[in-house]
Amino acid sequence: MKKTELRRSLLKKRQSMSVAQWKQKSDRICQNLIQSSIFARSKTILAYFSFRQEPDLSFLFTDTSRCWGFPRCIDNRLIWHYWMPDDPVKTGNYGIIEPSPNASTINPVEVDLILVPCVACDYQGYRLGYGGGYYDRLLSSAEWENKPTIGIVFEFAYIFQLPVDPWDKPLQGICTETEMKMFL
Ligand SMILES: Nc1nc2c(c(=O)[nH]1)N(C=O)[C@@H](CNc1ccc(C(=O)N[C@@H](CCC(=O)O)C(=O)O)cc1)CN2
Ligand SMILES: Nc1ncnc2c1ncn2[C@@H]1O[C@H](COP(=O)(O)OP(=O)(O)OP(=O)(O)O)[C@@H](O)[C@H]1O
Repeated sequence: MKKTELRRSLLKKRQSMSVAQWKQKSDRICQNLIQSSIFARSKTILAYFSFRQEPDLSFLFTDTSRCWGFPRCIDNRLIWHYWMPDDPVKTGNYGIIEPSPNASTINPVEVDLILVPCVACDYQGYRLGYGGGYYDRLLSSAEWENKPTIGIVFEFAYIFQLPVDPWDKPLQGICTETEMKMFL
């Protein structure tokens, strides 16, 4: 199947989950992350605000002993800002929640870990997103390419093999509601 068809069918499957199932699976993903050694040693973590029933990581953000960063889509790039619960948010492009443009931006050298939202991931760590290429472009730039990345995905969308384009770079690990796996 091509990326477009796969994306459509997996998004449909994700949207068909009940809210109770979505919450339960999201909680399990948060617990699997919390128990991992890579998470334990990460102080500054880039994450995302759940959209279209993506795994909801908001429980993690209540841990204010860490610094959390969230993206704003500007042109075809992602700009990262510090954010903590109770800070203001805005609805940005695509209807996704974003930090305020006034929030401090993050210097890439500070970042220890990137939690990457995925429509699907495969057993080699390749990722399918919404098709905007935002994370592909981010992770191909010099200041980000060596950062540890963990794809966040529900188990039903963790599949054997995705179609791979020349610009796709594998993630270092994936986390689902049933497993946390580092590839390297
Ligand atoms: N929660 C969350 N925030 C995120 C991302 C994400 O995957 N999840 N992104 C990750 O990159 C960026 C937003 N990327 C997006 C890219 C495309 C569409 C979108 O709705 N696209 C249209 C048409 C796309 C096309 O041309 O094929 C659509 O799907 O209808 C949404 C978000 C930044 N913030
Ligand atoms: N490093 C890059 N530099 C410039 N353009 C890129 C780069 N990587 C990907 N793109 C462009 O981004 C587009 C989206 O690619 P793809 O369908 O693989 O997105 P995706 O990984 O599903 O989306 P996203 O990263 O937004 O979640 C492609 O048209 C591709 O040409």
